[in-house]
Amino acid sequence: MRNLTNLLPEASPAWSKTKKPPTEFRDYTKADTTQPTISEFYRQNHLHQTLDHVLAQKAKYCDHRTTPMGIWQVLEILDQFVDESDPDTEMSQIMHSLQSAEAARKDGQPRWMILTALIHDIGKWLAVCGEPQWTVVGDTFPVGCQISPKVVYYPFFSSNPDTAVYGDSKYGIYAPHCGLNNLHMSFGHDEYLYHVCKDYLPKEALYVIRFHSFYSWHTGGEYTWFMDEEDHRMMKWVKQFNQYDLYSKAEETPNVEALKPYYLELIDEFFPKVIQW
Ligand SMILES: O[C@H]1[C@H](O)[C@@H](O)[C@H](O)[C@@H](O)[C@H]1O
Ligand SMILES: [Fe+2]
Ligand SMILES: [Fe+2]
Repeated sequence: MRNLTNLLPEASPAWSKTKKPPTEFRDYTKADTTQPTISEFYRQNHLHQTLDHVLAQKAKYCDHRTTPMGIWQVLEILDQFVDESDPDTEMSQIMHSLQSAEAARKDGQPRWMILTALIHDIGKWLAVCGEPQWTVVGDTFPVGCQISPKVVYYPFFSSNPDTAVYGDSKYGIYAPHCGLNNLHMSFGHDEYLYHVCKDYLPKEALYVIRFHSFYSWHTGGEYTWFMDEEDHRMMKWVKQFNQYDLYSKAEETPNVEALKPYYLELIDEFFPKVIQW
């Protein structure tokens, strides 16, 4: 007889005492009636994220970074920031960071994964630099090729100028199985933070950071035609991480001062005191 426990949704990790059932997360249909700012966010995101925009943002923020700051310092700045694309949390980003990290820690994950959970969203510092939220947060997708209908708010892409250029081309400017690291993803906190952390973290951590918002791929099962062997090996880490990122949003509010000493030590294990942003 088949072992039924294997069929339980991955979405109920052992650590979660969450009051909210997994099916109630990422409910954009409900958000349309209760949080109309979310569809407005994606209208702008899908309108403006073109290949040209992505290349310009990468040149501006990824190649030359000249603001020295420590990791904890950025977390504290993000105490002021609330992500307007997210239907599941209205907490500030330092709370979301600590909730994700604590979930990974309670699950006995390796230290690199706990650290990744702590920092994965701190590229949202770009919004504090004055960037509009549509190029900082939200789900990501590759530009320069056809968009999968499984990307959230897909109909809004009809207004994107790239749809006329790449809308009929499954591969667009890419070769089949070129590897996700060779795609230009819509620009936001994932791509930016990947560049900030490139020299300090193991490749699994960097991969999680770079693709954690690519839901149509890691959860929707799309864009497999761009995956190479390395992507197949790495995908399991993104899926594990996603449980901590998403479902911890219903957990208790963390006590920042009580948790700070543990996390300062963890940050010191991987990062110098100050890095370039
Ligand atoms: O609204 C959220 C939020 O912006 C997250 O940081 C991002 O990783 C998710 O993909 C997105 O759905
Ligand atoms: Fe994120
Ligand atoms: Fe997150």
